[in-house]
Amino acid sequence: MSTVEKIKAIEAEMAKTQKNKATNFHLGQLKAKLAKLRKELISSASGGGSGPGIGFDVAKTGVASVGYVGFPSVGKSTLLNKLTGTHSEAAEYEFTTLTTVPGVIKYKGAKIQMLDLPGIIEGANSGRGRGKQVIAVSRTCNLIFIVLDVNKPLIHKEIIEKELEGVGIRLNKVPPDIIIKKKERGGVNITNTVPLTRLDKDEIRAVMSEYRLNSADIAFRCDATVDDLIDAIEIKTRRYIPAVYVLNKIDSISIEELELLYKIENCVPISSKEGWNLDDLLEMMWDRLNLVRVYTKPKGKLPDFDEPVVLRSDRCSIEDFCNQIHKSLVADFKTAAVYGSSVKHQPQYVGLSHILKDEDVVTILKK
Ligand SMILES: Nc1nc2c(ncn2[C@@H]2O[C@H](COP(=O)(O)OP(=O)(O)OP(=O)(O)O)[C@@H](O)[C@H]2O)c(=O)[nH]1
Ligand SMILES: [K+]
Ligand SMILES: [Mg+2]
Repeated sequence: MSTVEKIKAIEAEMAKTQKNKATNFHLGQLKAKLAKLRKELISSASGGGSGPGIGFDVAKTGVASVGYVGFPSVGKSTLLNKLTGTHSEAAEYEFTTLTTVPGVIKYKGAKIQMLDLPGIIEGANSGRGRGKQVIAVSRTCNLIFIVLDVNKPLIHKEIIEKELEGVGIRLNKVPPDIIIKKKERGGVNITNTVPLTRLDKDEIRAVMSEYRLNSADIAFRCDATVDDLIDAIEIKTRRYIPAVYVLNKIDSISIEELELLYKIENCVPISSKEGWNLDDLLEMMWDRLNLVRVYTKPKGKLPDFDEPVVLRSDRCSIEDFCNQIHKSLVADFKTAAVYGSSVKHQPQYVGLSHILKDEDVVTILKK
């Protein structure tokens, strides 16, 4: 049986098994088996873990990347063309785009790479169309635009979500607060700081034994589900990525229909063709990317507010800032004077490990 067939078989078994006290262990085991099979799919999608594959893998530029994912002909390429001025073929027939087409946008001083991708369809993550490669690229992005055509059924949103989730992408979520410590012996020891209302001990034991974690301390600090537990075990293969739902082609619907659409969380209705509401989309993109702009202030001069050094929020220490400016700066570093919301005193003198906040002003003093 192929991996895809094995997944199908387990899904079928899960569908026909009723969840109750007697079946919890069995269902937990099936979920863990499924997660392991999906992991095999991810590694085969990226050609053994080396990347998305020829033609799909583009050099990263800029401080962050945004991948466009959606069904064929929802208007992804039209949007890339509008936002970045790059040319990506757009046409009314499906699968116009056949590979990754990169573009760059400069927004609030930050260079952001945008990746137009081929359309995907249901079954993409198990190899339909170019789905595997598309999904492998989207795993490497800092933000995903899930582009939807407002004239198409809303079920398309769920299909795309399921395809992405199936390969370990977690959209608009934070990693579950579960701490697992492996031990040499002593069995599985479970503690929890909040009541566990969605998970029972049998499910935990089934998952742990499926992963051969026979001796471990597990501390639950959130009301986790069995899926959260599996995510915590598989944390290395999971990607927590923010997503914005781009509802395109609003030029073709009525105001009343448009009002209903606004109820979708994390959405921005736009028209790529007419260029409507693109400002809102970029504002949402900026918010979700969570970038940190740092202004440099040469000693005794005014800060340079035109060209910020832009850092990602997971890498925004003084050391990261120095490395962005020049490789040798860290070696010559004595101290940094910081003004802004990351410090109490204005200025405050800090070392390399200090974490900066958006719009801080920094003067580096050398030895
Ligand atoms: N009415 C309307 N049509 C649009 C809009 N954006 C794109 N289109 C049309 O939709 C069709 C598909 O556009 P593309 O940009 O090629 O769509 P795509 O998602 O890149 O398609 P694939 O590359 O085939 O997956 C074209 O005929 C576009 O002119 C829009 O905002 N409004
Ligand atoms: K198209
Ligand atoms: Mg296209």
